[in-house]
Amino acid sequence: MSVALGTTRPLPVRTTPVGDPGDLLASLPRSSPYAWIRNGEGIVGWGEAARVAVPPGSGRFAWAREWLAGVLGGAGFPGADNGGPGTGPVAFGSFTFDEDAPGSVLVVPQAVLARRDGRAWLTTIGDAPLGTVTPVLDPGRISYGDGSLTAPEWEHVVARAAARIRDGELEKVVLARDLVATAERAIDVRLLLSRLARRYPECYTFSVAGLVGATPELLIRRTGQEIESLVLAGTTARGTGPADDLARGAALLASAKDRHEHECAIASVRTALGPLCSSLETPDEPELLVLPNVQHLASHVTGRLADGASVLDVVAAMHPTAAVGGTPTDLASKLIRELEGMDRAGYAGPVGWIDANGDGEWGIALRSGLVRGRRARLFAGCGIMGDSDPAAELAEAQAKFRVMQYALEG
Ligand SMILES: C=C(O[C@H]1C=CC=C(C(=O)O)[C@@H]1O)C(=O)O
Repeated sequence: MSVALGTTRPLPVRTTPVGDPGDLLASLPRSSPYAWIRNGEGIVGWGEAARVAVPPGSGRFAWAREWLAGVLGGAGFPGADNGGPGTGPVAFGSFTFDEDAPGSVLVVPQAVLARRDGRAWLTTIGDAPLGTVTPVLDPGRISYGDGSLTAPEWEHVVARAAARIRDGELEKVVLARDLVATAERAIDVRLLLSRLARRYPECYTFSVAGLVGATPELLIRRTGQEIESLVLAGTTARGTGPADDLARGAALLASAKDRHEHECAIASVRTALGPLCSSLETPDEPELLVLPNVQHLASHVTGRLADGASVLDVVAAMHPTAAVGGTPTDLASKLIRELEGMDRAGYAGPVGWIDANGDGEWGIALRSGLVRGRRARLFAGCGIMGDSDPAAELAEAQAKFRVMQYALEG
């Protein structure tokens, strides 16, 4: 197999089975590490055989599809036989939350190391030597400053949004804020990845072009015709001990506000996936997902695609779900632009990977930060309903920030 990569001569692609590579993250060189890891399995990549900035606009996913079809073999996605999801050439991607914002990117790494179900493989593109792995560096002391809004300003914005919802303008909106972390020395993304993967094994630890995080929310996994999604919305804190934990979990399951917030998210996923699927299963009741920092209402959605839509086509149909946008989508997006006062960049956008067969896994980039040198912009948001309490939403956002603060500080 070969990839076009815009060169006159296609580059050879080789996928070879390898023995157990151990910790996948330990193979990453310092510069441009790509990762998508959960419970020790997944794929990591390094080097850049091809990279493209996806132009902003409503056609960005279609544009990305065309680019990928040209680069990953040109035959289009359906039917390309490459030995299972994630074998052959793979592209990692991150799309901005706002379709009109610049910053969406697709990268085909020069090398990809992967493990699934106890099977491991290495894919290389071209004949350039693989990078050497240098020791992981500590960034030193971390200090934090407000991003676009201070905490009281953000609480005020939450109160205004809740009032607009009570006035009947919309049903739900997700509002986020940012914090700016500054380290003494340049931040080594690999250190963040290894801390995140260790502490949040159930989440998807990811790294794409400086966007790093551990998201619990699987937007979509496509394996042939089969798709699955983990929809999250509705949050409570962890308890002070097992009994308090159980009580808080039970209260979350019984909370009308959180159930409504969750139902909005499920409804948006059903609306997006329905037309693409020959069958679609959504549970009647959410369950609890208990993470080290928070507990969520969670619904595992499964389905079967009716035709040959690639995972990116499905992403295009789903983004933004009401777990990160709101209901109705267009009014919520407008209110986010009006009230948040910041560019979300890749936060709450789709992040993940796709192979030449159109299979892949994409998450919603939550519990994440954008790392540039010594600085990282951290993001956290909350679903706002008419009866939201600003102080409680601020506390929830702070609990969500803890994921990346832990990654930075250990
Ligand atoms: C928007 C975020 O979380 C979403 C996902 C799970 C629970 C959420 C909530 O309860 O508000 C949010 O919808 C975030 O982590 O920044």
